Amino acid sequence: MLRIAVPNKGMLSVTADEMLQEAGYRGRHDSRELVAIDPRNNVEFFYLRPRDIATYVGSGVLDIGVTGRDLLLDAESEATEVRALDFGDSTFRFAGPAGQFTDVSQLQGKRVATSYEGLLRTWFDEHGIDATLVKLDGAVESAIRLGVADAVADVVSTGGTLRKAGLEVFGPVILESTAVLISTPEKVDAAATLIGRLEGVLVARKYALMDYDIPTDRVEQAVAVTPGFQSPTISPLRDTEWVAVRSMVPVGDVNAIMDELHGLGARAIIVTALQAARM
Ligand SMILES: Nc1ncnc2c1ncn2[C@@H]1O[C@H](COP(=O)(O)OP(=O)(O)OP(=O)(O)O)[C@@H](O)[C@H]1O
Ligand SMILES: O=P(O)(O)OC[C@H]1O[C@H](OP(=O)(O)OP(=O)(O)O)[C@H](O)[C@@H]1O
Ligand SMILES: [Mg+2]
Repeated sequence: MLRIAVPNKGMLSVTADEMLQEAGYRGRHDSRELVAIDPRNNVEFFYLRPRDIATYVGSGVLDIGVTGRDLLLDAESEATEVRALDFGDSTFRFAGPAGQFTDVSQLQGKRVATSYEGLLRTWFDEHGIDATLVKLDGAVESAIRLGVADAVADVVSTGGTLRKAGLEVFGPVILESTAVLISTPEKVDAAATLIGRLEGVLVARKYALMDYDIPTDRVEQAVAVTPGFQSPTISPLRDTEWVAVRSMVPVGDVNAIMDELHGLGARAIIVTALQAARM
């Protein structure tokens, strides 16, 4: 039975569970459920703190899991990234009181608060900066006001939390993070079905199916706009001066593509959402 680690709470938990359900797995019915068996798919789900998932997967007791790239690197585990999952995007940044720091070299000898001690220690070592790390569990933005640190290194998404705390980012982006599927080389092959299904979910979330009719003499121009994955389907119509085209298009570009196709003479353009996909 495949053993899968899923975040039990936090920013990644809802979307991770939704994606697994879209991939045909049972998911959990109650947020207090910590273990769930899905006998139909022969898998067992363990709902764990996102921060602990790399430890479990890296040790080999669980086969595959969903966590954040930042948490994976912070854990310094044997697990590695299988693929990004297109949600839970954030950056990991330095921040300090507005106007105080302009460059990371100014952190030499200073106290920097973070919940990502492993990740930050490695970064400081690689960049030759000797700073004191102050390890906190969360709400790191308050550490400066409360006097336990001079600067912070934390997850930034909209920047709203930093702004409200009177802080601003400085220095380079330490890490671009996103939700990732992680495993170990020994376990990844056993998870091939799960990985393939989740890849299908990503495609179904990102693409839509577009159908349209186009005059035969303009079909080449039209398929250049909708090249699809492999190659668009072109079907004959009863009126031989027209053909029907079917192709996958990125969801975010649907309206711009319809404008362009209409300009080329396409008609009866329709877009259908994908329920599921397997590439
Ligand atoms: N505001 C955010 N926007 C996007 N991703 C975020 C945000 N906050 C955290 N994350 C990402 O979500 C993952 C888990 O963080 P999360 O905040 O859920 O865990 P935590 O800080 O350990 O727990 P909690 O905040 O519930 O105490 C990390 O990979 C992190 O980068
Ligand atoms: O840039 P923003 O959109 O404001 O998001 C960033 C904030 O979100 C996370 O906080 P979370 O709610 O997870 O609390 P925590 O700090 O206690 O982990 C993160 O630690 C930042 O504080
Ligand atoms: Mg958090």
